Amino acid sequence: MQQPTAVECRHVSKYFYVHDEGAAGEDDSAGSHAVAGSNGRWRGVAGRLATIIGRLRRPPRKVAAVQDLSLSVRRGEIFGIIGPNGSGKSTLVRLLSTLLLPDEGSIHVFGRDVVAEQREVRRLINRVSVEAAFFKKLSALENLSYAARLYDLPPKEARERAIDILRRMGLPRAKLDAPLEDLSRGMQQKVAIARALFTAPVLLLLDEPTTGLDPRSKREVQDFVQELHDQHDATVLLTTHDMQEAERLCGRIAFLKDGRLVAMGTPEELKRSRPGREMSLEELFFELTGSEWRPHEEAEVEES
Ligand SMILES: Nc1ncnc2c1ncn2[C@@H]1O[C@H](COP(=O)(O)OP(=O)(O)OP(=O)(O)O)[C@@H](O)[C@H]1O
Repeated sequence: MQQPTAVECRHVSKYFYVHDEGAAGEDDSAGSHAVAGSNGRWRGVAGRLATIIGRLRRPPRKVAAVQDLSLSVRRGEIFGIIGPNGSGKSTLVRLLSTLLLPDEGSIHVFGRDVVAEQREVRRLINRVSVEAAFFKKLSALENLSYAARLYDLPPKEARERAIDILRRMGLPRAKLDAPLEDLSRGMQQKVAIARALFTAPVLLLLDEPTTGLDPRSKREVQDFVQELHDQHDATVLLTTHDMQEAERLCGRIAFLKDGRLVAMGTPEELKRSRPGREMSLEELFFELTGSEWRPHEEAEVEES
């Protein structure tokens, strides 16, 4: 029987409804500059009230975070998602991890539907987010042991496996019991990713795993992801702003812009995707997403 693909997205769209803050015609200044005395204060309150009522009256804008996106990730791939700020990368990761539900289209993770089979999907994935993942006052060992027990490992075995994993990651013995907040960000990120080892995760979702790390920590985390992938038969989907990282780690890369897929292929295919010339991934990025970095424009949807 044919193995299901790791991730299968078909015509997926996700919309958000946003109320604009302080749009033209509204003036909050009455509140912030209330002159002393009760008259001024009342004018301030009335001004703020008018602003709130104005906001509620205006219909929210519909923003497409992900639009008609179709892609599949094969089992055992390291698959990269690249795109400017606001292009929909995190939304896609949250859709895959069932934190958000698609408004249109379908998503399957190893053949399981993210809407109808959320529990099963959650067992198959591990989303790593260093900020949210930890109790920073507890040590790395305590954090990992705790995580292991969530997966029903007996306490003794949980501790032994946690020590084993942390030592393999190169964490010195003396640091095992140090509060996590005393470790470098790179080390914290590695601990976050290492946590995934307890579940033999079939799909690892890494949202910008190396953002904010110094070059050495970045390289260590990248090596660790590679090792995890090589030794644990994990499929990895990662988002990144770093073209070198994508080229180094990823078998295939998808470029997103305004929630849409604008290019996909191996790094080599992408670099040769323009007839007659070879370009770097960075050059291709600029070509696909506009020649300059700019504050992101939301992909607004016309209501029919
Ligand atoms: N909870 C939300 N409510 C309203 N709009 C949202 C929400 N989450 C995301 N968006 C909007 O959806 C679009 C895609 O956002 P998303 O965070 O997925 O982009 P991203 O590519 O991950 O950006 P970054 O690189 O900055 O992390 C943006 O226009 C964003 O403002």
